[in-house]
Amino acid sequence: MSRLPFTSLAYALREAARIDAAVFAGQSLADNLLGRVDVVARPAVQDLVYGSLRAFGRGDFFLSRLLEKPLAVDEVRALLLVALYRLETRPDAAHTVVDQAVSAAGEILHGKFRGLVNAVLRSFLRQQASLTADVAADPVALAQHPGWWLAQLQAAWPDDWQRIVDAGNQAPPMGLRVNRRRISRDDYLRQLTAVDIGAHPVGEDGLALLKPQPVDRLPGFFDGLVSVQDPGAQRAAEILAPAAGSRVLDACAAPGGKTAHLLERADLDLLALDLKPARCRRVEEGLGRLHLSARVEAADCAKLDVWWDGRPFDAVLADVPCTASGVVRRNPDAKWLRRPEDVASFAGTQARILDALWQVLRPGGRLLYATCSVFPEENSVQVRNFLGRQTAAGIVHEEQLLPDAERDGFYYCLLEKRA
Ligand SMILES: C[S@@+](CC[C@H](N)C(=O)[O-])C[C@H]1O[C@@H](n2cnc3c(N)ncnc32)[C@H](O)[C@@H]1O
Repeated sequence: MSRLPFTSLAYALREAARIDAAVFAGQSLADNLLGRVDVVARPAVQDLVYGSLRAFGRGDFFLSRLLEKPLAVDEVRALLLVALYRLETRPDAAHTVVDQAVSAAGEILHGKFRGLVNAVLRSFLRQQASLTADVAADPVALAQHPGWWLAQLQAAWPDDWQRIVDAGNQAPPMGLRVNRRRISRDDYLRQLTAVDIGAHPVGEDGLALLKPQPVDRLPGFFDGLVSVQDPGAQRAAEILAPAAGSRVLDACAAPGGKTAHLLERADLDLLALDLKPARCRRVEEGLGRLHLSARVEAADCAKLDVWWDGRPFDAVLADVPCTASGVVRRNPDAKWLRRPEDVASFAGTQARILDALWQVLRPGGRLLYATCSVFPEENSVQVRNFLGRQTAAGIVHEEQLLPDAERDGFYYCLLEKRA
């Protein structure tokens, strides 16, 4: 239990270091690592964690220059990374940051590393100008992405990779999806304007907020007028667009953003599957808030003998698990946790899912294959390989969104099964 006041920067630095260290040990931010942090400090800790992980390539470079030998204690190393991030983003408060980081170090291993934390951070401040200049010569520090990841981006997107990297290093924008069953987008925009929240329309149901907001500031959020969803993710329902009355499978549904969007746009007989029961509950909660209904089941969608009753579907959404290389700004831990061999491993899983789901689609039906990746092996290459295996499949529509100021990176391919 921390003895630091919850409102202090020292507490925030200490907690952020604990979370970063858990990430370096292999845990994902998606495992609710922020949940243990006192609610008062959560926004500050979140900023430190996400910011320091986005900038990890840079912080790691600084530490390699500032430490005489590698630091064996992960939490102290994480504390230094978090403090370096804060020093770079709040140069006006440098001395406070150092003092508070030393206090935070007092909570780790009986304060054994207080002196080291103090010395390293002060040394950084003395050498900041030259160290910062040296970043230009180190590709990983400069791009803040692992070397193998950069190489994949450069090979796939020779003209756009820098733009993708830059987008990945920004804090993400916040997008909304207006529940068209409850209110028109224009009317909702007026409600936002009335509470001084700036936004503009994107896509068919989306709004891009000028500044991220806590959901309790969004008019009617808890009554289901609106949901938080990136406009890039909203393309799924726009592209698949099943007709009212269709029998639809959302095969990898949790947390349920695309399920809900499909149901807001048409009355459907929809089955939502997800591998993980806990994640299925999130789908149900989301549908409950929006007053929508679907059958939700926990199952491996590729194991047809477990969940399929043999009745074919008119439309299938296969929003498959992927590297999430199109959304690194939202999951900055992922780029450091992934290994190069993960791309082929995801591609293998995706192919298995795609082959299985193709069997549940009726002749003439449409399947939308989707990822939030920008790696071709998971996207265009995956689909070309699939077309080689399934001669009755044809592409109706294909698009690759690269992450930009308004939308995350997504890949969509709408496939039709020839009758
Ligand atoms: C990209 S996310 C889906 C996001 C979701 N469609 C949305 O818009 O909110 C992928 C999901 O697939 C699930 N998943 C992974 N493998 C699966 C499988 N074999 N069968 C069903 N779900 C699976 C994961 O648990 C995860 O929730």
